[in-house]
Amino acid sequence: MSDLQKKNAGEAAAQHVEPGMVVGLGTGSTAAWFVKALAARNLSGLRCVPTSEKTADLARDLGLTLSTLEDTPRIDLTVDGADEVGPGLALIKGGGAALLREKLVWEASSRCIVIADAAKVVPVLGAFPLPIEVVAFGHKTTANRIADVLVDHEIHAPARVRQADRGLVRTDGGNLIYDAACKAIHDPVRLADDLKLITGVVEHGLFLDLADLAIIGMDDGVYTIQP
Ligand SMILES: O=C(CO)[C@H](O)[C@H](O)COP(=O)(O)O
Repeated sequence: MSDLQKKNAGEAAAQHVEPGMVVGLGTGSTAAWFVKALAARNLSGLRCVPTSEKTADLARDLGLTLSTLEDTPRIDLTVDGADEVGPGLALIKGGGAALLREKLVWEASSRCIVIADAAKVVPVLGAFPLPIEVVAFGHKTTANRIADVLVDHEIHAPARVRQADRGLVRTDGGNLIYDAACKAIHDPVRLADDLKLITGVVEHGLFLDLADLAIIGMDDGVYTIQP
């Protein structure tokens, strides 16, 4: 993990924003570099839709004009980080527990740019545990059903509920996160479909066919990947 690489990616992505755009702001340390670089450009007429309360606080502090998905349902460009960037720009996201709002904002966007440090680029998704957002009510039952789906995908480690110092992690929407140590996800499309069918699963961190461009930070610049 390199902060310089994240900074380089965030700053390069900020160059893709034009005055007057509605911009989706991702969540996480790489997205924070983008938010800072965007604020520094001081472009006129921007409206920014944050994907978490944390990003909203940062953007507000930096003087960016905030909007919501309700007020601006069409977003021109979203820039966000990822936990893994796989072949075809298939992604794992949700390490920061913001996957539901992130996916809502990504899907409302005409264009999405994923930004990451070079270590995030992988040949096969799954070394990073896949985050799955689950409704708190009956979550242990839901976890059993997730385990059944994982076994069907030859993933034999059950997903574990994410803990913080003071108890279970809650998302901005009040849900829980289960992390599935998949190791290797050989059929992300089928796994995404199967997880979505479980009652109690709100969303999962597989972002497939959503990214239009990846900007990967290096120590001395960036390189890009097209899907
Ligand atoms: O998906 C995310 C938050 O839900 C983040 O984009 C992802 O976890 C990457 O974070 P970072 O840039 O701090 O490595």
